Amino acid sequence: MAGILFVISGPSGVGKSTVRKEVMKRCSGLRYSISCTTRPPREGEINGVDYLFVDLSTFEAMKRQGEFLEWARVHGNYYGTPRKPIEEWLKKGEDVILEIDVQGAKQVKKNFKGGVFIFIAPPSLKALEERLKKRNTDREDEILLRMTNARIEMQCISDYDYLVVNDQLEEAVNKLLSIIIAERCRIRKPHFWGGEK
Ligand SMILES: Nc1ncnc2c1ncn2[C@@H]1O[C@H](COP(=O)(O)OP(=O)(O)OP(=O)(O)O)[C@@H](O)[C@H]1O
Ligand SMILES: Nc1nc2c(ncn2[C@@H]2O[C@H](COP(=O)(O)O)[C@@H](O)[C@H]2O)c(=O)[nH]1
Repeated sequence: MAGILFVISGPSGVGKSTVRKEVMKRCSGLRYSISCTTRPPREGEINGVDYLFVDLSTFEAMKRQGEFLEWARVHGNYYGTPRKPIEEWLKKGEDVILEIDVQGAKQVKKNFKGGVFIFIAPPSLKALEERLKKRNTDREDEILLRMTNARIEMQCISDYDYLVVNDQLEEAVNKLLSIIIAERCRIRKPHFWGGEK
């Protein structure tokens, strides 16, 4: 049976990576899709672990060659999901997690049947801003832009299958784990009885 594609979105700084990393420690059979980005690496970020850091011309070439499952301009930089590893993992029956913005999630929803869409929201915009400031990775003007975009992204919640509010981290981790477990138990009709693939 093919793997399940889990798509996680939510405003910058809400804790998507923090929650996802904790879930991956507690749950086997999950692959994380490493995105390509034109954003310069932050201190401590490792190429091939956090992102595949590429320049704009490489990103454009990958786009032209159809190497992305989806891509978008987010907070002034380009981000894209490499298609090939995802197709291979899903074919082998491994589940995959994407952490992408709302524009990318829309593209995946349109072009890929059967994804599970999860929105992670902050308890409040004030808490979100505090997290971005405390993370200390973005300049003040970048935080302002990310907060402006957060308000727009929050309007897309109804496009998603699940909403997880990341207030207490442990609770959010348990909720995401529960969603993954529930989706793994779901009877996925065409494949379940060994019928049509
Ligand atoms: N429940 C929580 N309570 C308080 N702080 C949190 C919580 N979850 C995550 N954080 C903190 O918030 C900051 C942002 O988290 P993280 O980098 O995981 O967000 P993100 O959504 O992946 O951001 P981006 O979209 O920009 O990559 C981090 O400093 C993290 O430690
Ligand atoms: N459409 C896509 N969006 C992506 C992808 N990878 C990350 N993202 C989004 O970018 C923001 C900002 O990330 P940061 O690392 O610069 O803080 C993040 O919130 C994601 O929503 C992707 O492959 N496609």
